[in-house]
Amino acid sequence: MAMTLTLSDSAAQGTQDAPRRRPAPVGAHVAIKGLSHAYRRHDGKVLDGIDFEIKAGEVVALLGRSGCGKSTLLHMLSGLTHPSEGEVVINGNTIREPSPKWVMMFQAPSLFPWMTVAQNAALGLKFTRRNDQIAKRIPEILDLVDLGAFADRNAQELSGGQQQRVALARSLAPKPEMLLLDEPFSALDAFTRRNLQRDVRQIARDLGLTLVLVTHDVGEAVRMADRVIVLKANPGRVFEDTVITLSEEERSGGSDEFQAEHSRLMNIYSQAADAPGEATETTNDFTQI
Ligand SMILES: Nc1ncnc2c1ncn2[C@@H]1O[C@H](COP(=O)(O)OP(=O)(O)OP(=O)(O)O)[C@@H](O)[C@H]1O
Repeated sequence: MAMTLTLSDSAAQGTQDAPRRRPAPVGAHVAIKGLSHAYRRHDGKVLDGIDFEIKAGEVVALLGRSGCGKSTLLHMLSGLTHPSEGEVVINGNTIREPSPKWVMMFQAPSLFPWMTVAQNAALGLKFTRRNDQIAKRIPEILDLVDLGAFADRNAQELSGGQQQRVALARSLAPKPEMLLLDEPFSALDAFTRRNLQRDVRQIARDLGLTLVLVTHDVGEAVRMADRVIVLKANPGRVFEDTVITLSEEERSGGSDEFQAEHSRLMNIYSQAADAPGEATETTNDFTQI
Protein backbone atom coordinates (compact mmCIF):
# COMPACT_ATOMS: atom_id res chain seq x y z
CA MET A 1 0.00 0.00 0.00
CA ALA A 2 1.36 3.42 -0.93
CA MET A 3 1.84 5.77 1.99
CA THR A 4 -0.17 8.95 2.20
CA LEU A 5 1.08 12.11 3.82
CA THR A 6 -0.40 12.69 7.24
CA LEU A 7 1.98 15.14 8.88
CA SER A 8 -0.26 17.95 9.98
CA ASP A 9 2.52 20.52 9.89
CA SER A 10 3.66 19.73 6.36
CA ALA A 11 3.00 22.29 3.68
CA ALA A 12 2.45 19.34 1.36
CA GLN A 13 -0.97 18.53 2.73
CA GLY A 14 -3.88 19.58 0.53
CA THR A 15 -7.44 20.12 1.65
CA GLN A 16 -10.47 18.23 0.40
CA ASP A 17 -11.11 21.03 -2.08
CA ALA A 18 -7.55 21.70 -3.23
CA PRO A 19 -5.29 19.09 -4.83
CA ARG A 20 -2.05 18.26 -2.98
CA ARG A 21 0.76 20.45 -4.26
CA ARG A 22 4.46 19.87 -4.03
CA PRO A 23 5.79 22.20 -1.31
CA ALA A 24 8.59 24.68 -1.60
CA PRO A 25 11.72 22.67 -0.71
CA VAL A 26 12.77 22.92 2.92
CA GLY A 27 15.67 20.60 2.23
CA ALA A 28 19.36 21.34 2.42
CA HIS A 29 21.30 22.85 -0.48
CA VAL A 30 24.66 21.08 -0.73
CA ALA A 31 27.86 22.20 -2.45
CA ILE A 32 30.80 19.80 -2.61
CA LYS A 33 33.88 21.83 -3.43
CA GLY A 34 37.23 20.41 -4.55
CA LEU A 35 36.83 17.40 -2.25
CA SER A 36 39.60 14.78 -2.07
CA HIS A 37 40.23 12.15 0.56
CA ALA A 38 42.92 9.67 1.55
CA TYR A 39 42.75 7.23 4.47
CA ARG A 40 45.85 6.56 6.52
CA ARG A 41 45.68 2.83 5.85
CA HIS A 42 44.88 3.03 2.15
CA ASP A 43 47.25 3.60 -0.76
CA GLY A 44 46.53 6.78 -2.66
CA LYS A 45 43.39 8.86 -2.70
CA VAL A 46 39.96 7.26 -2.30
CA LEU A 47 38.23 10.38 -3.67
CA ASP A 48 39.80 13.00 -5.90
CA GLY A 49 38.56 16.38 -7.13
CA ILE A 50 34.85 15.94 -6.43
CA ASP A 51 32.79 19.04 -7.31
CA PHE A 52 29.03 19.16 -7.61
CA GLU A 53 25.95 20.75 -6.10
CA ILE A 54 22.66 19.27 -4.90
CA LYS A 55 19.59 21.47 -5.04
CA ALA A 56 17.26 21.74 -2.05
CA GLY A 57 14.63 19.02 -2.33
CA GLU A 58 16.52 17.04 -4.97
CA VAL A 59 16.81 13.22 -4.85
CA VAL A 60 20.35 12.25 -5.87
CA ALA A 61 21.83 8.75 -6.20
CA LEU A 62 25.57 8.11 -5.89
CA LEU A 63 26.10 5.10 -8.14
CA GLY A 64 29.28 3.12 -8.72
CA ARG A 65 30.97 -0.20 -8.27
CA SER A 66 32.09 -1.48 -4.89
CA GLY A 67 35.03 0.47 -3.46
CA CYS A 68 34.68 3.61 -5.61
CA GLY A 69 34.16 5.76 -2.51
CA LYS A 70 30.36 6.22 -2.38
CA SER A 71 30.07 5.59 1.37
CA THR A 72 33.10 7.75 2.09
CA LEU A 73 31.45 10.61 0.21
CA LEU A 74 28.14 10.07 2.02
CA HIS A 75 29.92 10.11 5.40
CA MET A 76 31.41 13.45 4.43
CA LEU A 77 27.96 14.85 3.64
CA SER A 78 26.88 13.76 7.13
CA GLY A 79 29.87 15.36 8.85
CA LEU A 80 31.01 11.96 10.22
CA THR A 81 34.25 12.07 8.19
CA HIS A 82 36.28 15.12 7.23
CA PRO A 83 37.77 15.42 3.75
CA SER A 84 41.53 15.63 3.44
CA GLU A 85 41.05 18.49 0.97
CA GLY A 86 38.10 20.65 -0.03
CA GLU A 87 34.81 21.07 1.80
CA VAL A 88 31.13 20.22 2.00
CA VAL A 89 28.98 23.34 2.31
CA ILE A 90 25.36 22.93 3.43
CA ASN A 91 23.07 25.95 3.24
CA GLY A 92 26.14 28.18 3.08
CA ASN A 93 28.01 26.65 6.05
CA THR A 94 31.05 24.39 5.87
CA ILE A 95 30.24 21.07 7.57
CA ARG A 96 32.54 20.25 10.48
CA GLU A 97 30.42 17.82 12.53
CA PRO A 98 27.26 15.67 12.38
CA SER A 99 23.90 17.38 12.92
CA PRO A 100 20.30 16.19 13.41
CA LYS A 101 19.53 18.30 10.33
CA TRP A 102 21.18 15.68 8.09
CA VAL A 103 20.67 12.10 9.16
CA MET A 104 22.09 8.80 7.92
CA MET A 105 20.14 5.56 7.47
CA PHE A 106 22.06 2.33 7.07
CA GLN A 107 21.39 -1.17 5.76
CA ALA A 108 20.85 -2.45 9.33
CA PRO A 109 18.02 -0.50 11.00
CA SER A 110 19.70 -0.81 14.48
CA LEU A 111 16.53 -0.86 16.57
CA PHE A 112 16.33 -1.77 20.25
CA PRO A 113 14.41 -5.08 20.08
CA TRP A 114 12.92 -4.82 23.57
CA MET A 115 11.42 -1.38 22.89
CA THR A 116 8.15 -0.73 21.09
CA VAL A 117 7.93 0.76 17.62
CA ALA A 118 6.86 4.12 19.11
CA GLN A 119 9.74 4.11 21.64
CA ASN A 120 12.28 3.33 18.90
CA ALA A 121 10.82 6.02 16.63
CA ALA A 122 11.06 8.56 19.46
CA LEU A 123 14.80 8.08 20.03
CA GLY A 124 15.82 10.79 17.54
CA LEU A 125 13.68 13.32 19.42
CA LYS A 126 15.03 12.13 22.80
CA PHE A 127 18.65 12.45 21.65
CA THR A 128 17.95 16.00 20.48
CA ARG A 129 16.21 16.81 23.79
CA ARG A 130 12.79 17.35 22.28
CA ASN A 131 10.83 15.02 24.59
CA ASP A 132 7.96 17.51 24.69
CA GLN A 133 7.30 16.87 20.97
CA ILE A 134 7.06 13.07 21.22
CA ALA A 135 3.34 12.74 22.09
CA LYS A 136 2.23 14.73 19.02
CA ARG A 137 4.95 13.91 16.55
CA ILE A 138 5.33 10.12 16.88
CA PRO A 139 1.75 9.13 15.97
CA GLU A 140 1.99 11.45 12.94
CA ILE A 141 5.30 10.06 11.81
CA LEU A 142 4.24 6.41 12.29
CA ASP A 143 1.19 7.08 10.12
CA LEU A 144 3.47 8.64 7.52
CA VAL A 145 5.58 5.47 7.26
CA ASP A 146 2.48 3.26 7.35
CA LEU A 147 3.11 1.87 10.85
CA GLY A 148 0.32 3.63 12.73
CA ALA A 149 -1.22 0.31 13.74
CA PHE A 150 2.11 -1.05 15.02
CA ALA A 151 3.00 1.64 17.58
CA ASP A 152 2.83 -0.69 20.60
CA ARG A 153 4.46 -3.74 19.00
CA ASN A 154 7.93 -4.77 20.05
CA ALA A 155 10.50 -4.04 17.35
CA GLN A 156 11.62 -7.69 17.29
CA GLU A 157 8.13 -8.73 16.13
CA LEU A 158 8.48 -6.78 12.86
CA SER A 159 9.64 -7.87 9.41
CA GLY A 160 12.88 -6.45 7.97
CA GLY A 161 10.95 -3.97 5.83
CA GLN A 162 8.85 -2.80 8.78
CA GLN A 163 12.01 -2.37 10.85
CA GLN A 164 13.44 -0.14 8.13
CA ARG A 165 10.22 1.89 8.25
CA VAL A 166 10.75 2.38 12.01
CA ALA A 167 14.31 3.52 11.33
CA LEU A 168 12.91 5.91 8.72
CA ALA A 169 10.38 7.26 11.24
CA ARG A 170 13.16 7.74 13.81
CA SER A 171 15.21 9.67 11.23
CA LEU A 172 12.30 11.84 10.09
CA ALA A 173 10.84 12.68 13.52
CA PRO A 174 13.32 15.51 14.30
CA LYS A 175 12.46 17.12 10.91
CA PRO A 176 15.81 16.83 9.15
CA GLU A 177 16.65 18.87 6.04
CA MET A 178 18.49 15.99 4.39
CA LEU A 179 18.28 12.21 4.55
CA LEU A 180 21.39 10.19 3.65
CA LEU A 181 20.76 6.55 2.77
CA ASP A 182 23.63 4.04 2.61
CA GLU A 183 22.14 1.08 0.70
CA PRO A 184 19.33 0.83 3.28
CA PHE A 185 17.16 -1.58 1.28
CA SER A 186 19.78 -4.03 0.04
CA ALA A 187 18.98 -6.71 2.67
CA LEU A 188 15.26 -6.75 1.80
CA ASP A 189 13.37 -8.94 -0.67
CA ALA A 190 12.63 -7.41 -4.08
CA PHE A 191 8.96 -6.68 -3.39
CA THR A 192 9.57 -4.96 -0.04
CA ARG A 193 12.53 -3.09 -1.47
CA ARG A 194 10.46 -1.65 -4.33
CA ASN A 195 7.70 -0.52 -1.99
CA LEU A 196 10.20 1.25 0.22
CA GLN A 197 11.99 2.82 -2.75
CA ARG A 198 8.69 4.26 -3.98
CA ASP A 199 7.51 5.37 -0.54
CA VAL A 200 10.78 6.97 0.58
CA ARG A 201 10.97 8.96 -2.67
CA GLN A 202 7.36 10.05 -2.21
CA ILE A 203 7.92 11.12 1.41
CA ALA A 204 11.07 13.08 0.50
CA ARG A 205 9.19 14.89 -2.27
CA ASP A 206 6.13 15.54 -0.12
CA LEU A 207 8.23 16.98 2.69
CA GLY A 208 10.60 18.85 0.34
CA LEU A 209 13.60 17.01 1.83
CA THR A 210 16.94 16.62 0.10
CA LEU A 211 17.65 12.90 -0.29
CA VAL A 212 21.02 11.38 -1.15
CA LEU A 213 21.33 7.64 -1.53
CA VAL A 214 24.28 5.37 -2.15
CA THR A 215 23.65 2.37 -4.35
CA HIS A 216 25.22 -0.02 -6.82
CA ASP A 217 21.77 -1.07 -8.01
CA VAL A 218 21.00 0.67 -11.33
CA GLY A 219 17.25 -0.12 -10.99
CA GLU A 220 17.16 1.53 -7.56
CA ALA A 221 18.82 4.67 -8.96
CA VAL A 222 16.30 4.85 -11.85
CA ARG A 223 13.31 4.30 -9.54
CA MET A 224 14.34 6.79 -6.88
CA ALA A 225 16.60 9.54 -8.20
CA ASP A 226 15.99 12.83 -9.98
CA ARG A 227 19.69 12.80 -10.78
CA VAL A 228 22.46 10.20 -10.67
CA ILE A 229 26.14 10.90 -10.01
CA VAL A 230 28.08 7.95 -11.43
CA LEU A 231 31.51 7.49 -9.84
CA LYS A 232 34.55 5.67 -11.16
CA ALA A 233 37.09 4.05 -8.82
CA ASN A 234 40.81 4.38 -8.01
CA PRO A 235 40.53 7.22 -7.29
CA GLY A 236 36.81 7.96 -6.90
CA ARG A 237 35.89 10.68 -9.38
CA VAL A 238 32.64 11.85 -10.96
CA PHE A 239 32.38 9.91 -14.22
CA GLU A 240 28.98 11.27 -15.26
CA ASP A 241 26.26 13.44 -13.75
CA THR A 242 22.94 12.58 -15.39
CA VAL A 243 19.27 13.46 -14.93
CA ILE A 244 16.50 10.82 -14.77
CA THR A 245 13.54 12.26 -16.64
CA LEU A 246 10.90 9.60 -15.91
CA SER A 247 7.44 10.49 -14.57
CA GLU A 248 6.38 9.08 -11.19
CA GLU A 249 4.27 6.47 -12.97
CA GLU A 250 7.10 5.40 -15.30
CA ARG A 251 9.43 4.93 -12.32
CA SER A 252 7.43 1.98 -11.04
CA GLY A 253 9.03 -0.10 -13.81
CA GLY A 254 7.73 -2.18 -16.66
CA SER A 255 7.32 0.64 -19.20
CA ASP A 256 9.44 1.07 -22.33
CA GLU A 257 10.60 4.42 -20.91
CA PHE A 258 11.84 2.72 -17.71
CA GLN A 259 13.67 0.03 -19.69
CA ALA A 260 15.31 2.66 -21.93
CA GLU A 261 16.47 4.71 -18.93
CA HIS A 262 17.69 1.56 -17.16
CA SER A 263 19.73 0.53 -20.23
CA ARG A 264 21.17 4.02 -20.63
CA LEU A 265 22.27 4.18 -16.99
CA MET A 266 23.57 0.59 -17.02
CA ASN A 267 25.74 1.55 -19.98
CA ILE A 268 27.22 4.54 -18.12
CA TYR A 269 27.71 2.42 -14.97
CA SER A 270 29.56 -0.28 -16.96
CA GLN A 271 31.82 2.29 -18.61
CA ALA A 272 32.61 3.82 -15.20
CA ALA A 273 33.27 0.38 -13.68
CA ASP A 274 35.65 -0.46 -16.55
CA ALA A 275 37.50 2.89 -16.41
CA PRO A 276 41.17 2.24 -15.61
CA GLY A 277 42.52 3.20 -12.18
CA GLU A 278 45.30 5.73 -11.71
CA ALA A 279 48.00 6.05 -9.09
CA THR A 280 47.63 9.12 -6.86
CA GLU A 281 50.14 10.73 -4.56
CA THR A 282 49.48 11.42 -0.90
CA THR A 283 51.62 13.42 1.46
CA ASN A 284 51.99 13.17 5.23
CA ASP A 285 49.63 16.05 5.90
CA PHE A 286 47.06 14.54 3.52
CA THR A 287 46.11 11.49 5.51
CA GLN A 288 43.38 10.70 7.94
CA ILE A 289 42.18 7.65 9.82
N1 LIG B 1 38.44 3.65 7.44
C1 LIG B 1 39.08 3.26 6.33
N2 LIG B 1 40.43 3.10 6.32
C2 LIG B 1 41.09 2.75 5.21
N3 LIG B 1 40.50 2.52 4.01
C3 LIG B 1 39.16 2.66 3.95
C4 LIG B 1 38.39 3.04 5.10
N4 LIG B 1 37.08 3.11 4.74
C5 LIG B 1 37.05 2.78 3.42
N5 LIG B 1 38.28 2.53 2.96
C6 LIG B 1 38.65 2.18 1.58
O1 LIG B 1 38.21 3.24 0.75
C7 LIG B 1 37.71 2.73 -0.48
C8 LIG B 1 36.30 3.25 -0.68
O2 LIG B 1 35.46 2.68 0.32
P1 LIG B 1 33.90 3.04 0.40
O3 LIG B 1 33.30 2.20 1.47
O4 LIG B 1 33.72 4.50 0.48
O5 LIG B 1 33.41 2.53 -1.05
P2 LIG B 1 31.97 2.16 -1.57
O6 LIG B 1 31.92 2.62 -2.98
O7 LIG B 1 30.94 2.69 -0.65
O8 LIG B 1 32.00 0.57 -1.51
P3 LIG B 1 30.79 -0.48 -1.27
O9 LIG B 1 29.83 -0.30 -2.39
O10 LIG B 1 31.48 -1.81 -1.30
O11 LIG B 1 30.20 -0.17 0.07
C9 LIG B 1 37.80 1.20 -0.40
O12 LIG B 1 38.96 0.80 -1.09
C10 LIG B 1 37.92 0.94 1.08
O13 LIG B 1 38.70 -0.21 1.32
